[in-house]
Amino acid sequence: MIEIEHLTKRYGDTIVVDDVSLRVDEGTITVVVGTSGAGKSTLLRMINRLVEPSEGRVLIDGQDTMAIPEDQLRHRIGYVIQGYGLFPHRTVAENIATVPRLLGWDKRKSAARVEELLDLFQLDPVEFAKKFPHELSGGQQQRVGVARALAAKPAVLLMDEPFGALDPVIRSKAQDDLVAIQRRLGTTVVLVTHDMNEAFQLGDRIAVMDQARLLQYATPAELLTRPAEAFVEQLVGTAERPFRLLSLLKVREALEPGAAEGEPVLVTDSLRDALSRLIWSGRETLPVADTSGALVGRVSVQGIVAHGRSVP
Ligand SMILES: Nc1ncnc2c1ncn2[C@@H]1O[C@H](COP(=O)(O)OP(=O)(O)OP(=O)(O)O)[C@@H](O)[C@H]1O
Repeated sequence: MIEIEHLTKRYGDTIVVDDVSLRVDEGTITVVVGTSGAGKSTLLRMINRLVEPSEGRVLIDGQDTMAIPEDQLRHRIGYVIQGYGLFPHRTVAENIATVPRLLGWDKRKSAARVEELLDLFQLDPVEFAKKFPHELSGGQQQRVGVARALAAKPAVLLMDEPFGALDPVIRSKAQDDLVAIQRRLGTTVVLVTHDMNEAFQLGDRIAVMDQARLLQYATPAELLTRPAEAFVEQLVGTAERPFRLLSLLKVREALEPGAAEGEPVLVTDSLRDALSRLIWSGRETLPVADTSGALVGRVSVQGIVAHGRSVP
């Protein structure tokens, strides 16, 4: 768990982070969004003390980060930046083993960890371990960057625009992979982005910043239905609201009894995907199957549309 308490950063007379407090629960993803210059990266860097706070403190699992030596702190907290910061003259395996080497892990343990991570990120160790960063695609470099940050099994992973350089298709896959890996490892993630779609796709909670202040810290659904200020409402995108809401809800939440014709949707699909399928197939209803393939009911256009309305 990360507890941020009254964090403030000043450069001269300019306040770039103004009295921000928030708590990130263990094993969750918090996304920090906001306009350019809002103070997002500065807030993130105060967590691992790449930037020293002017006021306030950060506790990680109850321990004040000021009480942890800086090098130890950085080894305990993974950090991924846009462009991934891979060492160009080191191989993929050497890049991933950076922190284990600094921590003095023996060669065999390091090599086993590198192989485990390459497998986890679907990069065949035989093919990729000895490659250099310039021999990889952008998506592969991104995965190596995250693998490197996770090498010493940090409980906390900080990510600053980690998908910014990827094209939309690879970006979406990389986001899905991150969530899958994060759920599996139970890592606590704080991720900075200016992309609202990314925030809604990844965030268990979203922190909205503007001009150094934290305007709202809430679940994606709360941000949509109860924006704290006009700025939050605007940032969330008024035209997008119903669709964002539907993408957060699952078919199981709009399940109706009865049968229907057509190719079934899954209980675990989002209502947005189900509506898309309904519109495209020209049907008013579609059957719903559970994950074992058994039919459990149906969904209707009318039922889904009702879920996209903000009125409870
Ligand atoms: N070392 C520094 N000295 C002076 N001002 C700084 C320093 N670092 C950041 N700033 C200023 O602090 C403000 C917040 O910067 P920060 O990088 O945290 O914003 P951000 O929300 O991450 O922006 P972006 O999305 O554009 O990266 C900016 O106005 C920036 O110019």
